[in-house]
This record gives sequence, C-alpha cells and structure tokens, in this order.
Amino acid sequence: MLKTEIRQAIDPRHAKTLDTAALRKEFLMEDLFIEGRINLVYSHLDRMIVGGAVPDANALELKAAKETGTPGFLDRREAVIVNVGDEGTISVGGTDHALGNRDMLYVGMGAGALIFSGKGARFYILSAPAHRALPTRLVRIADAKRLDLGDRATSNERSIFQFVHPDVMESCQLVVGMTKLAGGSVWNTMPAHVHDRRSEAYLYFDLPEDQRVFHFMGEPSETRHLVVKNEQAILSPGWSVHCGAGTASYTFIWAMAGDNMDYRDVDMVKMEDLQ
Ligand SMILES: O=C[C@H](O)[C@@H](O)CC(=O)C(=O)O
Ligand SMILES: [Zn+2]
Repeated sequence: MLKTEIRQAIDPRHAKTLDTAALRKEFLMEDLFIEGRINLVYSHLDRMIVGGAVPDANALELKAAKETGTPGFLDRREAVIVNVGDEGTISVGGTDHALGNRDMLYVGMGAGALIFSGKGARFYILSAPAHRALPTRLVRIADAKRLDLGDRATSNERSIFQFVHPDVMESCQLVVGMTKLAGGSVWNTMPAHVHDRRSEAYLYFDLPEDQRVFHFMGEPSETRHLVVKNEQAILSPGWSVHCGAGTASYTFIWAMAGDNMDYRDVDMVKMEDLQ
C-alpha cells in the first residue's frame, strides 16, 4: 500500500511565523515507517522524495506515484535506499539485492519498479530527479569514505560515512551518507552551516525510544527546534541550518540534492551570528 504526501517549499519569512505544530507539519516526517506500507513525502525542496518501506510477510512494490507524472517512478529519477532494519531484499529489473543493516542501494534512472521484501527490514527511501541513467550499485559501509570530525570536549565527536558521493561512485544529484556519534557525544553539524545550493533531509535513528534529538533549523538569526524521535526525518531548505543535540547518542542519514555535489561547499555560520 502506497501513500504519498506533498510538502510545499517554504519561504523563511513564512517559516519564522509558525508555531510548534505548524513547524512540525512542514518540516518533520513522523510516520515514514509503518509495517505493510510504503509512505512517501514528495517535497518541493529540490523535488526530493523521502520515504519508508516496511515489508511484512508480503513484498511491497513501488512502481509509480502520480506526483512524478511519469508512468514509472524511476523513469526520470534516481533513488537511494538504505536499510535501517534487519536483512532484506530489493529487487530491481529482475535482480535481487540483499541489504544488511546500514547498506545502501543506488538505483539509476530507468531501472524500473522497486520490490521490497524481508520481514524485519526497514527501508529508508530517497529520490531526486536525474538526467541520465547510471548503474545500480550496492554500497556497504566498508566502501564508504570516512571522515572523522569534532571533538569529545565539545560533545560533537562523530564519524561521517560518505556512501553516495563523487569520491565513491557516480550519481546525478543525490549525495547520501551516514553520521555516527561517538559514545558520549550528542551534537551533530555544530558549528552549523547552510548551503543554498542544496536541500537536505535527515533521518535520525539508533536512538532509544525514550530519548529525543533536539533538531535545530531556521535561518541562523531565527533558529527554531523540532523534538525528534527515533526513525523520524526532517526536511532542511537551503536557507536553514540543520544540526541537532540528542539526549543520547544516535546515528543519522543525511541526503542532499541541488545544484552541486560538493560536500565541502557550505557556508559556515559563526557562533556569534546564531540566534
Ligand atoms: O552538508 C552536510 C550535511 O549537513 C551533513 O553531512 C553534516 C553531518 O553529517 C555532520 O556534520 O555531522
Ligand atoms: Zn548540510
């Protein structure tokens, strides 16, 4: 069963007037992972699609979504699927790909329908418009490029694993990876940055059920926060900071689409400019 919700792009002048419930409605995706379903959010931020597929005993097929206006979902798009659950399988064009926990599958434009199976698997889906067909490829954490950033003293010691990234493999728009906080560290992406060239989505996971991440967003001079649970995701427009502090350590998947794929092309925000 497929459910798709549309989220409009949002202007920072409007966003700063929103109360908690309205901010959550625009930027937080609370229920992507529901057993027996595929839930998608079609965002007008770089037309990124963010979703979840949780197969039960039956497989789930993602063939088409009317929001894309194409007969097949991947006719003019690429996708990256990350398994945040137990081992599962994604079949694409008659080939089965077995994904363990944290493996990512890149699927190129025109590859056809995606069939998700394996009870216990939890597939996080990302997709963006593409301009050419590139081969489907399974990327495991050992293939990723690792960057160690931050410091224990500032509670932001973390490892960034770049999976779908120009240094690892080719994609059209999507740049996707995973950041794991070291034990005792809770801050991600602090010092904060913005990048008007690219929109971003975060999925927080590996967070105990009774813990929360305080995710910070907004223009640097108008920050707001979203209180986020395990397996919830957020959307980050180009004008917004995106960083968070957890009440426990966690891991998150970040994904970007937009004008360039240069991970280091960010505008750092000075601490004195944050308000
Ligand atoms: O533009 C890059 C993205 O915001 C994330 O990759 C940042 C991140 O994972 C981190 O610093 O912890
Ligand atoms: Zn960023």
